[in-house]
Amino acid sequence: MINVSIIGATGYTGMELVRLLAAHPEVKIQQITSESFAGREIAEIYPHLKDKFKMELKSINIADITSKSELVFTALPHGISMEIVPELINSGLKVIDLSADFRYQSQALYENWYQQHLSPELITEAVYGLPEINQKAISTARLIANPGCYPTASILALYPLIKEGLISPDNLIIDAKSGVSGAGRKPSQQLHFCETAENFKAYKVGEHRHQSEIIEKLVGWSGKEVDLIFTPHLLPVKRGILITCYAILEEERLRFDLIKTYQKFYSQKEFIRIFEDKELELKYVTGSNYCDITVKKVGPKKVVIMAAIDNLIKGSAGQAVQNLNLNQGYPEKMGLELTGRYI
Ligand SMILES: NC(=O)C1=CN([C@@H]2O[C@H](COP(=O)(O)OP(=O)(O)OC[C@H]3O[C@@H](n4cnc5c(N)ncnc54)[C@H](OP(=O)(O)O)[C@@H]3O)[C@@H](O)[C@H]2O)C=CC1
Ligand SMILES: CC(=O)N[C@@H](CCC(=O)OP(=O)(O)O)C(=O)O
Repeated sequence: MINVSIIGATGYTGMELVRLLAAHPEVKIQQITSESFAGREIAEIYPHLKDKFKMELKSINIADITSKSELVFTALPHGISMEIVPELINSGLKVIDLSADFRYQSQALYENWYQQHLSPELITEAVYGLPEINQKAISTARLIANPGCYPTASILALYPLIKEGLISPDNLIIDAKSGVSGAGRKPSQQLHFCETAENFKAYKVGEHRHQSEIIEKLVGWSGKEVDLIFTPHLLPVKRGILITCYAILEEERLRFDLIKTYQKFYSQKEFIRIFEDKELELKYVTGSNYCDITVKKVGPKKVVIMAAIDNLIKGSAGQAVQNLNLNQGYPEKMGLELTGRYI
């Protein structure tokens, strides 16, 4: 049994962490925080938790959190996490951070895409929490940097074929679509119902910060020169990410070989499902921790690889629980045996 706290429990990822961890047989939630709603019951803010989980939200008090917890989830905006995480680590706690603050191995790259780093001493120690590829490092880490939602789907889709040398790593296109909850709960004009419903748009074309996260990890793990175009789009749905990647085969291959490569690469992986003969849909994954993947050949040397996840589960809170399980030696699926909702 482990005592945990959740800092930033009122955001969408924090809310999902509360829901998942409240039902986790090896977890006791000790404290949940919010600056805006301190002093109020979480079920007042999120009534779906009524009679399921009762706890008052507290303002962040590191000494109090430290005295009650062994591990803390930080579900805070970028820039805020790195102000808080060092104190937690220095107090002897483990941290799973959902922001981008500790995802990069290169401080310069982080600072190029985000802002000046306030705790660079932790950058090299932090372990990128993508369990299907980095399990060994996750199992002993003090600080786990949970990946971004788009990078989770993109890296899981592309890495096996890059690693096996089957596709050209420097000629990739990722066409990505996300539901609106990917932007968090804080309201803004662009996320207003009338701006998103019955609409569909691309944004930050060629300049989305996740492009650099995807490239850093693919280069770091494969040792190859990776170049790609990443184009995100906003779907008029609440949850889910579906990405379509376009790649060129290094030499002609049967589709069967490509499918087999994925099946072999992910053979022991609980949350990867390879679809052999079906195109993907968000409704197969929303509500679950699965990442669905399929690959199709178009012509002799072109391939289309697709991946789908729920951004709030495999793309954030579920993946964070998966990281907790691996770090604590619990079964990887514990607390995550969720089937998608379909509708
Ligand atoms: N949404 C998604 O699909 C994904 C999000 N992420 C990342 O996870 C993190 C959380 O995202 P999400 O839950 O969507 O964000 P939200 O905007 O929904 O929630 C943010 C949370 O942070 C708290 N917070 C905001 N500012 C401060 C501050 N200055 N000090 C203390 N607490 C603060 C808020 O608390 P309150 O206002 O109550 O005080 C709230 O609980 C972000 O870094 C995000 O990029 C990662 C993958 C996917
Ligand atoms: C729809 C939408 O706005 N999505 C967010 C990505 C959210 C996410 O997973 O990423 P981070 O943890 O890196 O914020 C965006 O494009 O910025």
